[in-house]
Amino acid sequence: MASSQTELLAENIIPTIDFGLLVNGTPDQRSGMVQTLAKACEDWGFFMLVNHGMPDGLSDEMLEAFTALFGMSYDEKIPYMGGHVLDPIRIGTGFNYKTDLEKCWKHYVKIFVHPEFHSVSKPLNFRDISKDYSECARAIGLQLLKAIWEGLDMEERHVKEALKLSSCFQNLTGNLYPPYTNPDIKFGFVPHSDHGLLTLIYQNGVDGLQIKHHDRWIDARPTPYSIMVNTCDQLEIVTNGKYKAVLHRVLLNTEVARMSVATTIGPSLDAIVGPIADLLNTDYPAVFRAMKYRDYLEQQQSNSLVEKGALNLVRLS
Ligand SMILES: O=C(O)CCC(=O)C(=O)O
Ligand SMILES: [Fe+2]
Repeated sequence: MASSQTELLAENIIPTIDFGLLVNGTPDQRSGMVQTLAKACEDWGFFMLVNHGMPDGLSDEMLEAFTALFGMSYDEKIPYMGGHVLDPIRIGTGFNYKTDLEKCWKHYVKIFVHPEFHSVSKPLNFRDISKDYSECARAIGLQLLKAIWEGLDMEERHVKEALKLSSCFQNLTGNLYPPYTNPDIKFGFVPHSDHGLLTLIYQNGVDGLQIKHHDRWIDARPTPYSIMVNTCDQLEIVTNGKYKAVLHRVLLNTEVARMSVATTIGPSLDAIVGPIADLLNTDYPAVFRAMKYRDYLEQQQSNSLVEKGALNLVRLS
């Protein structure tokens, strides 16, 4: 193969992060993985996480519990439909039914699971499974963030205090993309970035997720039981743009339904988030203003989803 072709292929391989080496490796293995993670965040904003410790059985149970929830009758779901974007449990279609019903061909269930844990009461096993799944995913997400601060030479204490991470926000979303063949509907999820710090995605083995890398859309095809992780808007703000929130989208499948479980970890809803002072100096001034995360989340969820448009709320130039 010509070397330029080999380089092109290598350039398109999504980085893999071995979580086991980050948390249980020797000091050398950990610092090597911290550097790999830093590069993955800077070059890609996206990586595949392996050896993460989330039990395979729990991931499957979570997908099954969401399948059962989506399958419930309209009457059972209606109490959770059509409310305010900051309601702790929301069931709906599209991204926001007021703005984006026709743009995103999907059903969703969005539940706030931290700092207060919420759950639907049916299916009966949903509460226990979603509690275990959310706790495990949050522990993984917080360990990744700790390694991210380390890779940026940021004082962990400063970031944890600024973002009030002990009461970090976390939501748990189930996405169901039914098969669809109407040529007018292009996307299950239009190109967008997520509002939080990091999102962890587990899927049912049906492809469709793509990420934008160097102006090209790349298929994200996880190996079984790995977790895909993407950087989000609050991480771009905190790092003053050093790490960019990655644009991603979901294409529809004409034969089978895709399902994903996405959990986003963010600062505390009460944290006023701006670029962290450790990273700023006269050569590198703030490019974002500070904004309360609750207000950012409300705006991002209320408006039409247009790529990384929500970041314009806080962009200074
Ligand atoms: O279904 C997927 O893989 C992506 C889900 C997603 O982007 C989201 O929930 O924000
Ligand atoms: Fe997303």
